[in-house]
Amino acid sequence: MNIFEQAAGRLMVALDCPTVEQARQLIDTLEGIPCYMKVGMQLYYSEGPDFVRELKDRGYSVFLDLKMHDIPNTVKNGAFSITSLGVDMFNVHAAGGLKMMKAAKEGVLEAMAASPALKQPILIGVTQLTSTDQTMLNEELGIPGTVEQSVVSYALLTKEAGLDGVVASPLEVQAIKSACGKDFKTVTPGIRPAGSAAGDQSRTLTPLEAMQQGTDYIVVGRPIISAPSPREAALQIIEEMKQAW
Ligand SMILES: O=C(O)c1cc(=O)[nH]c(=O)n1[C@@H]1O[C@H](COP(=O)(O)O)[C@@H](O)[C@H]1O
Repeated sequence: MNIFEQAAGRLMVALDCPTVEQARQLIDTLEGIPCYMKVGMQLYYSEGPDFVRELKDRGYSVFLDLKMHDIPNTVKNGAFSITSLGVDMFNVHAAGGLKMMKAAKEGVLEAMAASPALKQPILIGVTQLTSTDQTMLNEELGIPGTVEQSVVSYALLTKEAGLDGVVASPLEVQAIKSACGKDFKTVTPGIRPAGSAAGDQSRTLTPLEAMQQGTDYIVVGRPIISAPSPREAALQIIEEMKQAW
């Protein structure tokens, strides 16, 4: 695998589109770029599992970002269904607690036992959303301490539950890796190439900075999908990522 392919494989494009037609158009413009595709609530709630199957048929690695957060039994059954779909990665909220995250893992393992041909998906816990800042954490959510402390404590809980890694901002990658080990995966949204609008993201770094922090995957939505040329924007981000090699 050359460096372009290695970098592209660590770029997750958030297909945050209202319709399957728009998502297909976006994917067509990215043809030949071997990136991960992230399907989130907007597309999944309107198009359902068929669109995920379509992406798998087209050969993409798929991150299904539905951020489950419910009672353990419900999350276990949800994880069974998601795993049976054949996705490569999915997530649950670490705030659901240890029992809930362990239940998610059980759902994965039961789905694997029922369909041994499946590849086991990477299971990730969401720590503090990248839109959350220090004031919001302390004053709205009532969680004391720094954002980094809260993220690391959720990361340790996620590891204890047997999950594979966490979603966090790239600013916390080093602290997560030193607490949980370098093989514990970090998936980092909150990526903003220089000069692009932060929008609702609070904890951001550029693609190069995020890679230099040692993150495993970067998640990018609007800086690609709202660009005049999404293909050019994605290629530019991959070029930037390559500088970290
Ligand atoms: O789980 C996620 O993917 C996620 C977690 C998080 O803390 N922050 C976050 O932005 N995301 C997702 O990452 C994507 C970021 O999109 P942009 O802000 O447009 O680049 C969106 O699809 C979010 O739903």
